Amino acid sequence: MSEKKVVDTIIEAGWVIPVNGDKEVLQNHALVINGGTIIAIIPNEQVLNQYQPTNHQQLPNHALIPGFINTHCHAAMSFFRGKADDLPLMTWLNEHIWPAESQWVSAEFVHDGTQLAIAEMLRCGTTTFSDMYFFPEVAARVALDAKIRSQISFPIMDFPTPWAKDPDEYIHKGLEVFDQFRHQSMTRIMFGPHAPYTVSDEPLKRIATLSEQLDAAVQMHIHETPTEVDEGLAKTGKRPLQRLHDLGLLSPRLQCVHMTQITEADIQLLLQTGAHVVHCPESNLKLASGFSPVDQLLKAGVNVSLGTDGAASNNDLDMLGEMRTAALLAKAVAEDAAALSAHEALAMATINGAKTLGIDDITGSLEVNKAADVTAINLDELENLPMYHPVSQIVYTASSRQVTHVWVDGNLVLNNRELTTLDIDYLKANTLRWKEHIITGK
Ligand SMILES: CSC[C@H]1O[C@@H](n2cnc3c(O)ncnc32)[C@H](O)[C@@H]1O
Ligand SMILES: [Zn+2]
Repeated sequence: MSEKKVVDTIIEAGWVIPVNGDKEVLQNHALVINGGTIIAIIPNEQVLNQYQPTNHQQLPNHALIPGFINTHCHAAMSFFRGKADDLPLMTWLNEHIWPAESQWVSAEFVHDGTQLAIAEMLRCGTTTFSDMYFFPEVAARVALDAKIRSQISFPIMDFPTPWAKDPDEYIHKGLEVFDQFRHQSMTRIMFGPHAPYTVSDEPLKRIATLSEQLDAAVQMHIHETPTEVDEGLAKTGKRPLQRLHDLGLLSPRLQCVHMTQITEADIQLLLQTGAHVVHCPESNLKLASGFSPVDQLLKAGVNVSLGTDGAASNNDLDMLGEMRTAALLAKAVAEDAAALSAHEALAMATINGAKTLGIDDITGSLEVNKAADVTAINLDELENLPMYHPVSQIVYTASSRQVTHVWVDGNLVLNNRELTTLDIDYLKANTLRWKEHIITGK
């Protein structure tokens, strides 16, 4: 009889949903994890005949899915959650958020706010997040310490903020951060020009050149509202997406966040260049920015992934909720109940996110040789019963409180809803301390 192979972790589950392109759902299967990588996916009844685990989880009422990939947020903005509600984008930014950021944002604010955001994201089953905020070197370090995978875009704007004074300084500091984290496999640093209306042509041309030279991605808010497109047209004679294309920015490295305003010509530009769309339905709804025609984009062949945006415009970082909103909204926008099926919504929150971030060779699906970025969802709650199909339950009925375990790169970061890398009591007390500062102005 052959020896059993000793492995780090075995997770036996009721269902394994690989999200590998063919809508497969494996019943009573186990993931075998060693050195942070999935090395086998086999029936529960066979797994212990072949492998001897150091850690063994039995989750017979749970589904295992790839960890969610939140492809757009502003993590530290969690400290502004609920501070400025029920406002349209430009009023929200100009009169509330940008003044608050110039008063409060610092390395310490970003450190503490990012910790709060990561704690929330891990508790909602997110294993990778893409951030766009000030002091990116601090956010990147916090993410590494919390053992979550991250893509951190350094901001670039024409005007001064607490992090930098002008585009040259933003780019210079950002490139230093890029170098600092170059060898960290769990972190990718990228360019984050804020939006077409806040970054002028010269820095955008430099970003296009540098991103190609460094093979670094670029994330940008684009076509978020009709006003942005109308004003862009009036100022430059071009739609913003066309202007960015003419400046050399459209490529598979570009992640276009929001895209609520889309013409057939825009779709052709996205398809020809391989640029990705990041859909943030709840932020778009809350700021009344518009509706992205995601079903149309997906059917045309554009890669669309999902993001929450910051907690100041959502007001949470919950990818399960975002996925449900995306699925429901897509049906209404397409006037077609078959638009964005449950499987497609789950793909948008996982493998499509990995494609957007250029890490689909590493994560985004549960497959042998990919990283063990895994979320376990308990499907045995009264609210989920009866269950005819686990993917339907996950997308249309599950809540983030049913996320019980999360592994990132094989590390158990949420164990029976307990965070293993962050202290929730400390985070709550610290968040109250920041709220006191922010409301008293001291
Ligand atoms: C360049 S750092 C990020 C910058 O973006 C602001 N922001 C947050 N949400 C949005 C949004 O939906 N559209 C445009 N800008 C947004 C954030 O407050 C920071 O200033
Ligand atoms: Zn945003």
